[in-house]
Amino acid sequence: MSSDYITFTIGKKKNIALIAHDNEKPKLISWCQENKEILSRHNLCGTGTTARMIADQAGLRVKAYNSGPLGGDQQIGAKIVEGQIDFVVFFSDPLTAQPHDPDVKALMRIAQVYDIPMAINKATADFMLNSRLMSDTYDHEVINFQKNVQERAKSL
Ligand SMILES: O=C(CO)COP(=O)(O)O
Repeated sequence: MSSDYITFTIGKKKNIALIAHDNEKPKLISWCQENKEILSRHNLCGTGTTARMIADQAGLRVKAYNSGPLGGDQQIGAKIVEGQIDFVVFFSDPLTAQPHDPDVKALMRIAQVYDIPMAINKATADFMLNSRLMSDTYDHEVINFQKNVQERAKSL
């Protein structure tokens, strides 16, 4: 019988998604500048505008998805589902309404479902990046989606 959870290993080189709402972009860019040496050892991606600004201002290679309001958060969520994102730094703006708030919530929810570490501000990002796990592998337990589909299909 298959278990409810399956183990995934996050490798030493992490696939990191970088995202910031407009008012938070300066903070994320300076955090990337401060941590350029560590970040450059990993694969970076981000929502469109954030990725472009980090590449231009911090000199890091960052694969750009669409801009957040045009589906970028959803693209990154889909990559989490496909097991292609290990770690998210998302400086969301707690004081400004976003037109794509449902997408933002969906990304946060799917990161929780797949047990993906997500830093929501500079302090969490500092703690995460300085964790010894950043330079090590990490086994985490993720819901067994195949079993989940089989059981749901049988029950409906
Ligand atoms: O809106 C965002 C995240 O929800 C960020 O999108 P941009 O990086 O394109 O500004």
